[in-house]
Amino acid sequence: MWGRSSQFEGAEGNNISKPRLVFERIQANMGGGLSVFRKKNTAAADGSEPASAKEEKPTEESRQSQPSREEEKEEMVQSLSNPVTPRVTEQPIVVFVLGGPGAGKGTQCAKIVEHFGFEHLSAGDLLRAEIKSGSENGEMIANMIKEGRIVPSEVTVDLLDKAMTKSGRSRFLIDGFPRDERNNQNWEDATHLAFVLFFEVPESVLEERLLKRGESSGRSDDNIESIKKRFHTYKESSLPIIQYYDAKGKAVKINGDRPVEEVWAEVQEQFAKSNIPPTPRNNQ
Ligand SMILES: Nc1ncnc2c1ncn2[C@@H]1O[C@H](COP(=O)(O)OP(=O)(O)OP(=O)(O)O)[C@@H](O)[C@H]1O
Ligand SMILES: Nc1ccn([C@@H]2O[C@H](COP(=O)(O)O)[C@@H](O)[C@H]2O)c(=O)n1
Repeated sequence: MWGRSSQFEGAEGNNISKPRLVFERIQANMGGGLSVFRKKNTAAADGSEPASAKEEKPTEESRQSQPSREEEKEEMVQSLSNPVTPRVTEQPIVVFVLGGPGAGKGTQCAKIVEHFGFEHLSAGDLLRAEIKSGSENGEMIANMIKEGRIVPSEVTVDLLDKAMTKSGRSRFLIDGFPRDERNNQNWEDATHLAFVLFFEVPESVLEERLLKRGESSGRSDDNIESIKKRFHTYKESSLPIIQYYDAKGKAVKINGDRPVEEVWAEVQEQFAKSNIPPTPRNNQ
């Protein structure tokens, strides 16, 4: 599907099902948070299977406690006229940033933040911060990262969700997510996905970059054993997601095997084409 021959060919015939786009809460001011992720039917933190459909069936009691349409409208009007609650009248804009480990996602995101006023949220950084925070999931996350495996989606989406809410911003660069089908299924249609930036870099170049970075990064996964495992996970689980967005016409493929400034020039072109107005960070 991708024109340029790469060592990262997706698994043959890998059929990514369309994520179910459930619209639970769109507006931050309607439910106390910018909850853009679908939290139902996600794996438990121990990686076990999703809760059964039974849990989602409405009971008579739950039906009665649901607000009526009129009540919902009233709540909406109230929340929009409340000057204390931040007004969110449009869907947040999201750009996913994907590519193999070491493809330059973080490097380019830093530049995009400066020029286009996006909030950069790296799923990997959030997970590493969670380990440092001493969270009960810390040990499990640390093991998954070292093994190059994908952390249960529920954990990652919760961290992203909280970070988006906390930022109070309306345009997000989401780096390293969605990384597999489960991540993708958790994505709700409460944001406007502008496009998916995909940095394509041959595996040999990635390996060299990561080993070099490993000399100073202190990352538990910047060593040859973990790198090989990360490449495997990328090919098995992440590439099919990129192919899914490509089929939807949302993926923008960028040759990341060039000097940083050359890659950046093409990234800028893409943002210019996308009609997202360039807003400096402090004007958001
Ligand atoms: N275009 C480039 N040419 C050469 N080196 C680069 C380029 N872009 C980034 N690098 C270097 O490669 C390494 C990986 O870059 P970066 O951290 O941005 O990648 P990443 O995709 O965010 O990685 P990861 O997925 O592992 O978090 C860094 O040491 C960075 O300085
Ligand atoms: N959606 C994600 C993103 C990352 N991980 C785990 O973190 C590791 C490091 O990610 P980087 O993007 O910083 O390279 C990655 O190898 C995964 O173990 C994840 O589980 N889910």
